[in-house]
Amino acid sequence: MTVERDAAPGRSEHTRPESSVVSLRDATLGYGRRVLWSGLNLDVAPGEFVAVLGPNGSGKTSLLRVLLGLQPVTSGSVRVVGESPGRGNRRIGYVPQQRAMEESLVMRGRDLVGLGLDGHRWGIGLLGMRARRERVDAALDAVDAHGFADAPVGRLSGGEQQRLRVAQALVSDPEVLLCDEPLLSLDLANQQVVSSLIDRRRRTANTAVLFVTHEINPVLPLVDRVLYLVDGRFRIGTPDEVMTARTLSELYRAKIDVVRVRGQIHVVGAQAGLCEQDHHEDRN
Ligand SMILES: Nc1ncnc2c1ncn2[C@@H]1O[C@H](COP(=O)(O)OP(=O)(O)OP(=O)(O)O)[C@@H](O)[C@H]1O
Repeated sequence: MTVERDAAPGRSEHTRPESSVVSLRDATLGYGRRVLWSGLNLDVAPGEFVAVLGPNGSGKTSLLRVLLGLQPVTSGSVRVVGESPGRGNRRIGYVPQQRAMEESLVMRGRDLVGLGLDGHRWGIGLLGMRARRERVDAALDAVDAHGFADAPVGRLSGGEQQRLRVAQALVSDPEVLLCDEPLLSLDLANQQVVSSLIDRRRRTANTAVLFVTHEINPVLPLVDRVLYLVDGRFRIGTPDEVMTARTLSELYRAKIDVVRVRGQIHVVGAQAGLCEQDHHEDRN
C-alpha cells in the first residue's frame, strides 16, 4: 500500500516535540498484512485540540487504543505524557463512544464517575474516602451533573449519560483527553454542551485533546489541527490546510469538493464512504 506522509506542515508553531504530551515517531499500525497507517509523526502540545477524522475503518479508534496502551504499534515509537503507553494511566482520560447504557443499570452517576479513579476496583481504592468524594464532586461540578448524580444511570438521557462519561474521564485530572466520537447520537444542544465541557477543560487545565469524530463542524471553532486518515494515507495540519478540495481529493483519490458555508465545512464527493457523509446510524 502506498503511504503518504504529512505533506502539510504537520506541526503548528506551538507544538514542539520537547513539550508534547503525545508523541508518535514514524509509527506504523497494522493488523496482519493490513497497514492502517504508517510513518505517522505527531506531536500534540498541552492544551492543543486535535480532531482525528477519516472514514469507517481508517484506524481512528485504533490510534486511541495505541495511546491507551491497549494495542502495540507495529513499529516506531509512542510516548504519552512522557511514558510508553500502558493500561490504567491516570494521566490519560478517555471518553468512549457514546452508546446508550442499559435501562436496567442501577449504578448511580457518582459511582460511574468514581470508576475513573479506581478503574474496576470498588471500595476506597487509591484515595481516602473523603479525598475520593471531593474529586468526584469536583468532576460532577465540572460537567454540571449534580442534579442527576444520584439517579440510576440507566434512566438518564443520552446527553446526561455523556456528561457523566466526560466527568469520569476528568476525575483523575488527566493531562491528555482521548475522546472517541463523544457527540455521536447527541442532539445539537447536547453536542454543544459536551464539546464546551471538553473545551473548558483544556483551557482551564491545559489538557491536550485528541477527538475522534466523523463530523468536524460541531467542534470546528475548537480545532487547532486535524489528523485525517484515509486508507493508509494521512494529512496533518490546521483545518485550513487539510480541509481543502485538493488535499481531500488526494487522500480519497477521488474528486472531492469542499464548500464553506456560514463558517461550516461541507465535503462533497461522488464516492461513497466519505467521512462526513457517514453518520453511523447503524450503531445506535
Ligand atoms: N484487533 C484487531 N485485529 C484485526 N483487525 C482489527 C482489530 N481492531 C481493529 N481492526 C480493524 O482495523 C480497522 C480500523 O479499525 P478502527 O476501529 O480503528 O477504525 P475507525 O477509523 O475507528 O472506524 P469507525 O469510524 O468505523 O469507528 C477496521 O477494519 C477493523 O476491523
